[in-house]
Amino acid sequence: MTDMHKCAVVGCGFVGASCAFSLVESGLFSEMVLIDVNKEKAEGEAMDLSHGVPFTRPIEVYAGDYPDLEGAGIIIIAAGANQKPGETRIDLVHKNIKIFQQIVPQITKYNSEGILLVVTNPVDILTYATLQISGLPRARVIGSGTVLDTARLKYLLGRRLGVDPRGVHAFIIGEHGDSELAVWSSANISGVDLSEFCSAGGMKLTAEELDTLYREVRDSAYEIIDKKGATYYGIAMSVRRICESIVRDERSILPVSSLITGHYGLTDICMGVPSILGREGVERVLDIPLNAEENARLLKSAASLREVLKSI
Ligand SMILES: NC(=O)C1=CN([C@@H]2O[C@H](COP(=O)(O)OP(=O)(O)OC[C@H]3O[C@@H](n4cnc5c(N)ncnc54)[C@H](O)[C@@H]3O)[C@@H](O)[C@H]2O)C=CC1
Ligand SMILES: CC(=O)C(=O)O
Repeated sequence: MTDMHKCAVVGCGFVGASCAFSLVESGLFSEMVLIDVNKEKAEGEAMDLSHGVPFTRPIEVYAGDYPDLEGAGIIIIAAGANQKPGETRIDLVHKNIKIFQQIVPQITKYNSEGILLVVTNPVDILTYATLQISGLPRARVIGSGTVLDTARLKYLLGRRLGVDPRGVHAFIIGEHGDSELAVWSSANISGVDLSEFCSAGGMKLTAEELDTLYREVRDSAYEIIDKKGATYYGIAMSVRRICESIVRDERSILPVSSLITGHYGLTDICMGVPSILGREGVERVLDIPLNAEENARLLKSAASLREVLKSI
């Protein structure tokens, strides 16, 4: 039996610790286990986070080991190497797959009922690997996918159009990485088609401008890593949003990564596409309308991931 009020974070570096912080702040959980190969790091993070508990809701945060995963409803995996300036996410694959080969069996030894939320990069490849290594049902092996990239798009588009990004409905789909794409064909502002919204407001967004926005989203991580060494707040808030939809059974539609078979002409690949996310994990992968160019780019993104999978 798992308890949706208990979560765990495996890997407490910049990303894991920031996720833990945003989850403590969320009030979604009453128990949180932190695990890291560097036990002292996990202990330090647990102490630091615990000191903020009087300002949020009661939660027991502690550093633990794999047996402590028993009963956790969600286990977030953020262990492994991050990109150094100039590195792609795919460049991390060999280092991080080795780490996953060690940690995933340890996780499932003590917890085979919970939902695994993979954050480590390359996230789509590692979600697929986690599914294979764990043998868990596909609904319960989820990657953060393009949730962060979609948030970046909503933020930039909202700022450009002068509207609250929550009213911007547009997705980045595919690989969380260099081959991702923006689905402009169905982009809308609270139901108003993007181009109609612009012309009604006397604005013009040219194809070149849309492409610049897309590139800004796609290359955000590189820019942040060049400037401050790592990205962590945006993903931490994305993880909080994903957990919220699961724990509260909100059935929100988020572009998480999970096994896709029989959608968009794809088979047996994990990548980010809009999916209904609830208490059981990924409850349904949605087929959003794509134009021919978008569909071709999605297939190309899948093909590039498949090449990486072949190499491991
Ligand atoms: N999916 C997404 O949108 C995002 C993913 N990331 C990815 O998250 C991952 C973590 O990044 P950072 O936290 O910045 O790296 P980091 O180097 O700060 O932290 C990694 C942590 O993993 C731990 N670790 C390493 N091997 C381990 C093992 N076998 N068992 C348990 N813990 C282990 C390390 O001790 C360290 O504390 C990277 O792969 C990064 O690319 C980062 C941002 C966004
Ligand atoms: C590092 C990374 O994957 C991101 O910030 O998108």
